[in-house]
Amino acid sequence: MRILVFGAGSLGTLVGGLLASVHDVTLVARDPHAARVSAAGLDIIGAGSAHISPAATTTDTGHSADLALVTVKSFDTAAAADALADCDVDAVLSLQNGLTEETLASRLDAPVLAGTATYGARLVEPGRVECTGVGRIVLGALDGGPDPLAERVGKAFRDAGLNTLVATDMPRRRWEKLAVNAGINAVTALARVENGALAGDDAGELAHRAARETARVARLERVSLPNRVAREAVDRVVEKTAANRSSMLQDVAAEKRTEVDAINGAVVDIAADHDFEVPTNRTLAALLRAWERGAGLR
Ligand SMILES: NC(=O)C1=CN([C@@H]2O[C@H](COP(=O)(O)OP(=O)(O)OC[C@H]3O[C@@H](n4cnc5c(N)ncnc54)[C@H](O)[C@@H]3O)[C@@H](O)[C@H]2O)C=CC1
Ligand SMILES: CC(C)(CO)C(=O)C(=O)O
Repeated sequence: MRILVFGAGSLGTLVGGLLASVHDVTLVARDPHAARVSAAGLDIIGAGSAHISPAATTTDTGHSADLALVTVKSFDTAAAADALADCDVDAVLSLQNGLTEETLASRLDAPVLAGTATYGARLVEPGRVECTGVGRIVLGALDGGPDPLAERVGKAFRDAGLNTLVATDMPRRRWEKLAVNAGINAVTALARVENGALAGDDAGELAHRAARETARVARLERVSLPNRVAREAVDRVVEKTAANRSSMLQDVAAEKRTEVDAINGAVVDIAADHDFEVPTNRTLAALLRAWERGAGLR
């Protein structure tokens, strides 16, 4: 399969590098990373190690591929979609956090698959990516149901050794992940604590509240996600990733823009379409956006 990885930073470089063991992969990245991979190849370290030589470029238009894998941060999705519209791709798969697939689908003619990734990735330096955790990629049709395209992409990922599940219930899975991220990411980022600190704490109750609100909005969108399931998902992730610093905490610590707009902000926006109030998500989004403005990031 010819695969274009659009936005090869941490996650895209890891997944793209692993896919390159059997597929024809091009990383669309920024310099100096792209130049380094072109000149000397890519080192994958951490859980599993490999040296691999995918193509790498900073040019984000004019490509042709069977699949475009979108791994830019959520706030770069619209720009990525506009560049992809100038490429000839047969299918698009997002592995981003937050609700980004709708932005891609509204701007692109190619079919857009939904995906989630629990692999951990960190770009250590140009040309070197660390796999900080072997997780799983789950992908499938954006509206759910069986999908031959999703099956083909899933097989291509498994052929490259990636732990991959093709799911027929992506709407529920996306909203459950959104509920987890709406609760854990925002609260840990604002409180500057690891995920495990939420267990049995008032801050954990705040995370539950954000997740329950998200579940309610999912149901308004006709996605079956009971409050109890969202709350239990938060508890499960807090327990399993207790030592993790959430991606949003890492962004705040590094004074980088967060993905709040595609997480808590998306919950607020979609709730508003239903004339429904989500005060916890609204408060969390307002605080994070205020911090971003204060730090000159938006
Ligand atoms: N890093 C991880 O372990 C995981 C990340 N995710 C999600 O994956 C997404 C990506 O996360 P990361 O890889 O950590 O972010 P990142 O910031 O390391 O990578 C995104 C890359 O896209 C590049 N980019 C953006 N627009 C571009 C363009 N037009 N041309 C070329 N390059 C462009 C940026 O320069 C950056 O290097 C996020 O939504 C994140 O939440 C999900 C699971 C795990
Ligand atoms: C699951 C969780 C909360 C793990 O930290 C995550 O997805 C993130 O940090 O973005």
